[in-house]
Amino acid sequence: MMSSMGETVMRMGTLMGSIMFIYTMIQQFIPRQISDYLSVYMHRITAFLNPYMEISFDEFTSGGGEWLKLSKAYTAVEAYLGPKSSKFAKRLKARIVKGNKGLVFSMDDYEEIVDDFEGVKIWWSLGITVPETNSFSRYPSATEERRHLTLTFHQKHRAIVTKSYLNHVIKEGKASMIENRNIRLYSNNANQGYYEYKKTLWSHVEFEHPVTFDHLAMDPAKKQEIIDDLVTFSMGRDYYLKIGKPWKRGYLLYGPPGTGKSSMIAAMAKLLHYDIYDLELTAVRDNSELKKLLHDTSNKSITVIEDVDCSLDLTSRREKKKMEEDEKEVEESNEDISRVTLSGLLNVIDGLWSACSKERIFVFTTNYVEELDPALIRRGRMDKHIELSYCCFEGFKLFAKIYLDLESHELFGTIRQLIHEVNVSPADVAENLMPKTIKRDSQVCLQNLIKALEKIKEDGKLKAEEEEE
Ligand SMILES: Nc1ncnc2c1ncn2[C@@H]1O[C@H](COP(=O)(O)OP(=O)(O)OP(=O)(O)O)[C@@H](O)[C@H]1O
Ligand SMILES: [Mg+2]
Repeated sequence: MMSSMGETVMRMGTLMGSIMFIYTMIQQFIPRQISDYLSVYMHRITAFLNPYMEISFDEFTSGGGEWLKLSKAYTAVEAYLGPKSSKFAKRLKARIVKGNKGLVFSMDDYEEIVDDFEGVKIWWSLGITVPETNSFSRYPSATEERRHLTLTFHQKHRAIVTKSYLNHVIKEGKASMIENRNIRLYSNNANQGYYEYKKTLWSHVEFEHPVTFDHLAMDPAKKQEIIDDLVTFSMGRDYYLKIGKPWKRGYLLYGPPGTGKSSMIAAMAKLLHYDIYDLELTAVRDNSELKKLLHDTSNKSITVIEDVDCSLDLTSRREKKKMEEDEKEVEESNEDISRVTLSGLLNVIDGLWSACSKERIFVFTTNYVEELDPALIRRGRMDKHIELSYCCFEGFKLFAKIYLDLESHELFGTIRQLIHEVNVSPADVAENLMPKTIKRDSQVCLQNLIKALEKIKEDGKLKAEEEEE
């Protein structure tokens, strides 16, 4: 308490400082009832003479009845002060918080740090209130000690602190909380069977996929274009507001199996630090459940529908009449089958869900782009269409560098020639280049790839001959 009081004394000038100092000294020697009584008058005097104001954030707010819940504002302020505390505070607390990447630092009890905002000096201190009753409780309740963060500033800065500074603190704090916690992967089909009774719309796990854009083998210019597109989107809040469009963007990733569609989604999430919602449409009962699921996703997230052509009957292959017949049949024969319709999906993507959510990315993947209904993939819904294709020589060079630490080799020429002649997926190239022994012999790995490429070439020839016959 003394250190915080000492700082206050310094700020308040000599007269007030002396009064406070004397009061603090004598407070220790007088009975509690008298001290409490005097405190009331001391507060009145200091309020009159003190040009400084205080705003405090309590760690817990009322959660109904005796129970308390952690205050969101306090948590955001704590996150904002974290980096400043680790830089300037002399006494720090370090702890591991579930879902966070590393240790989380905060200032220790009764510690104080100074912040600067547009030339205005602001003091933050961490205090504790200890209620007098001592009844036993397992959870944070009204009877346990509670922390509060207090900011002190000169009253002439009242407007700037209450209007701009605090907004800045909360915004930065929330952003730092998101940045520091691990990305989550949500799924909607993990709550079936035994756990039915516990049903929640989404269940999540920590997302720990190691892939980034640096690992993706594709045309470098195309890769950069996608990265720029994503970053521009994530920084486009004001722009979307200006043009009057919901802040969302749809990406359609299409191409043969093993060309990196799922890997790219992981790389996107890591680049932007967004959570992923892996929406399994076949596990969604009907349009209204779909609506609930999408309403339950958070901002700054990527909602993914993989293999959208297989998920549902969303293709254009079928004529309208046949579709109607089939729907009727489905209704009659099987009540359990998913009855999400194309229009149901489009309605949620375009409708209210878009209007009340921010910074959302939608990704559809497919192996058969030509079979999708044009309504589903038109611009405005799927704004950017990205084709992921067979491995090119540039892609192979990236794999050789990552997997074998090779920038060049005498066998590269042969591989360049073969890779131009055959259609081989990056997944196949990667698998063939992976060392199969602990010794990691690069020569053997390259030869394995050459053998595999020659086999694909040979098989292609045979198939062509058979077709001719
Ligand atoms: N372009 C790529 N760059 C780097 N690695 C790739 C690429 N494409 C595929 N891979 C490798 O192949 C594996 C499978 O790739 P991925 O699951 O991303 O393919 P996909 O296009 O989603 O396939 P599918 O259409 O079958 O779902 C990945 O684990 C990755 O190691
Ligand atoms: Mg995939």
